[in-house]
Amino acid sequence: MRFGARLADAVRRRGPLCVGIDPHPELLAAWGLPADVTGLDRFTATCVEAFGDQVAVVKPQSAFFEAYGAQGVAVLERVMDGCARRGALVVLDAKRGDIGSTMAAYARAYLADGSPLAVDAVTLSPYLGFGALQPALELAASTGRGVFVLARTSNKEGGDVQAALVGGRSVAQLVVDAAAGHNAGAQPYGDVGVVVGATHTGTDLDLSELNGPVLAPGLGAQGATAQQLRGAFGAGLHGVVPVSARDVLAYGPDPGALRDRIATVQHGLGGIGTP
Ligand SMILES: O=c1ccn([C@@H]2O[C@H](COP(=O)(O)O)[C@@H](O)[C@H]2O)c(=O)[nH]1
Repeated sequence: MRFGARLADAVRRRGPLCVGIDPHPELLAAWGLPADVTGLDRFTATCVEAFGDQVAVVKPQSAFFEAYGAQGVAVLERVMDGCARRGALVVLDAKRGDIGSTMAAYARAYLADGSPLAVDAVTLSPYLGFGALQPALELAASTGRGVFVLARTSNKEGGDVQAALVGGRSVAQLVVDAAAGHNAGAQPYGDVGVVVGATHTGTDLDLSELNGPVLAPGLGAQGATAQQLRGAFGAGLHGVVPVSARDVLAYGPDPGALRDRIATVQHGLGGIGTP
């Protein structure tokens, strides 16, 4: 099954929330773990056990694993495998983007069958041009995987570039429109998603033609609320996957407390994201 269809199915069964697996050094300390690769391994193994079978989507943040070098990347591989075995879709937040020939290598790393880092979907940066992402879009299409392209990020600095107008349309809108071109006609929606921060209430981004999923980070620690999400995405809530990392992870290391927090957040998201 294609990524868009698998995502819609997972959200229908488990709810829309995507939990970010972001092993911040401060969280490791708060969980009583050492700030080394053994702490990273224990922190993330707890995440896998606690909610790999509870949420539709997990989003490991690659940076926190890469910070520990090759051993950290080995932990990332275990986390992704463990979550997939428990039925969660894995979106790796790596924000890759490069000239086409290098993009093809990134695409093989994250989107090729048999790659150690293969995931259900990966985040991509369109800063080198949306067209430069083509090798990833093609490989994702041929292996049933997906991508989320940064459109309007959750941080306030993002507007410097993303809200800039080109021929009357914002850069973010150009990204959304380019993604929409790849999703035309797909049911229930396509495999080329965009990232739009949950923190935005007042953008004039038009997602009505996207026909693809929207990854919406910023819930909780960055201040966005479920109510804000409803306001931001209006009637187009279909396909919206809100992301929360620190707000949930702060409830660890007790697996029961992590699960309870997730259940509470899911409850508050009622109606969001469901086709
Ligand atoms: O626009 C964006 C794109 C990605 N992120 C990432 O999502 C999580 C959010 O973590 P919280 O702890 O819930 O704030 C993190 O990995 C970011 O790098 C984002 O926040 N905004």
